[in-house]
Amino acid sequence: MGLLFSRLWSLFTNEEHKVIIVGLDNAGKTTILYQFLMNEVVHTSPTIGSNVEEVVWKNIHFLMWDIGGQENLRTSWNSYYSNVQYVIMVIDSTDRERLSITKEELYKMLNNEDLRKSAVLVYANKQDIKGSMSSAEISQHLNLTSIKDHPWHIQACCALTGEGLYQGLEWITNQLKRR
Ligand SMILES: Nc1nc2c(ncn2[C@@H]2O[C@H](COP(=O)(O)OP(=O)(O)OP(=O)(O)O)[C@@H](O)[C@H]2O)c(=O)[nH]1
Ligand SMILES: [Mg+2]
Repeated sequence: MGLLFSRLWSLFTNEEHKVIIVGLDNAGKTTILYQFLMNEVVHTSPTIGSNVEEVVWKNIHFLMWDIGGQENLRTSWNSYYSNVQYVIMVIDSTDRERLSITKEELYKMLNNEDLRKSAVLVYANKQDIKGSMSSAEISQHLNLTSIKDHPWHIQACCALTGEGLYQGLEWITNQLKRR
């Protein structure tokens, strides 16, 4: 199949793109997943294990895995890595104290061979809370510009209103067109 044709094929067929949503506990991952699925804020409790849902947006099918972020669950994130096209890393932008832990987790993931072909979208979530860090501040702390071997993007958002969430998906969609 020619390259152009195969790209069009994957865009216009129901091929599913695997996405994992990771980040520390309380970042807003589950809230984001269900915003995508239902355009609603659902009541959440800490995720033990994972939730998986098929999200269709602009006729593109995503299989989104929302993985629990509590400390004892982070070691099993890697069991979800096979065939992942997109990693969505969600950050609670008010959680200054734990940004260095997020950074450690991020670089650990990026070094994992199973994710070598994945692109990374970082959501700087909870922008509605006064005093939250901006996406530029988070980007600097995480040293995102040093990432050369994965396409990456950071998007400010608020999972409660949905603001910014679809701009992030738009970036993912544009990445798909480039593949
Ligand atoms: N103010 C505010 N609260 C948010 C936002 N997004 C999520 N929350 C709240 O943050 C809390 C945690 O959200 P969850 O979606 O359960 O967090 P999680 O990342 O799935 O957490 P784990 O499952 O433990 O890993 C909930 O009370 C949400 O309502 C946001 O953008 N703004
Ligand atoms: Mg959760």
